[in-house]
Amino acid sequence: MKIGVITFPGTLDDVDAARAARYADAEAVSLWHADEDLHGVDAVIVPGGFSYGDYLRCGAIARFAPVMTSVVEAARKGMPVLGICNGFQILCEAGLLPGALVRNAKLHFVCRDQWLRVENNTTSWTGRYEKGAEILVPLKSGEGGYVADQSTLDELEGEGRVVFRYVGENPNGSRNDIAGVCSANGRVVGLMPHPEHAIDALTGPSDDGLGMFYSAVDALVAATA
Ligand SMILES: NC(=O)CC[C@H](N)C(=O)O
Repeated sequence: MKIGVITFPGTLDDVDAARAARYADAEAVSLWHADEDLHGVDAVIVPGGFSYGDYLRCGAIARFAPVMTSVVEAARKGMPVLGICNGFQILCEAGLLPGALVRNAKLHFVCRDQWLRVENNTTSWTGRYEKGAEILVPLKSGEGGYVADQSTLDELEGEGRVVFRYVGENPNGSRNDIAGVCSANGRVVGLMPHPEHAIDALTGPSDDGLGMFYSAVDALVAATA
């Protein structure tokens, strides 16, 4: 299976996201912000970092990159897409996920290992997890506060589209302790924490994040069966 990993000017975690895809036995395909197509990949990861220097708002410029036209089109046709941190911000700016990410409540950049609860294990990126499982992955962001209007929050909760929830102290003021959400079809997932930095205990706090990448490969294999 081919998983594309996009690099924008300012992206930081593309190499780690590609490594995580390879750990899950996928072929990682580098995509560039200026690409006009997705080079035949089966899924896409929009990784973390500081695309375009976070100018205007995190993700506000990257969402206009040429590659994002293809990502939006592919996502609307059912391609699995994962947005990690800045990638989550970009997917919200591009309209593929509801809500927005705002400055952390205490206006400090938060960088710590963070416990999460898996609330939805039916998405393209969470099938390997038990519902209710708690995983430990790094959180490192300045605009990690998930916000949405009450009707959107009610819709997300009612439809089970909150995929990850912070456990313990809320690190950034996110409404309903939301750490990640998904599209209505469960194919597009965005989260602020970094599963690509938790794929082996040697280089991260755990290997709890690896399941997301295996889940995508499982979903892609199942879709072609
Ligand atoms: N690690 C990241 O991707 C950071 C995302 C964004 N630059 C923020 O600080 O919120």
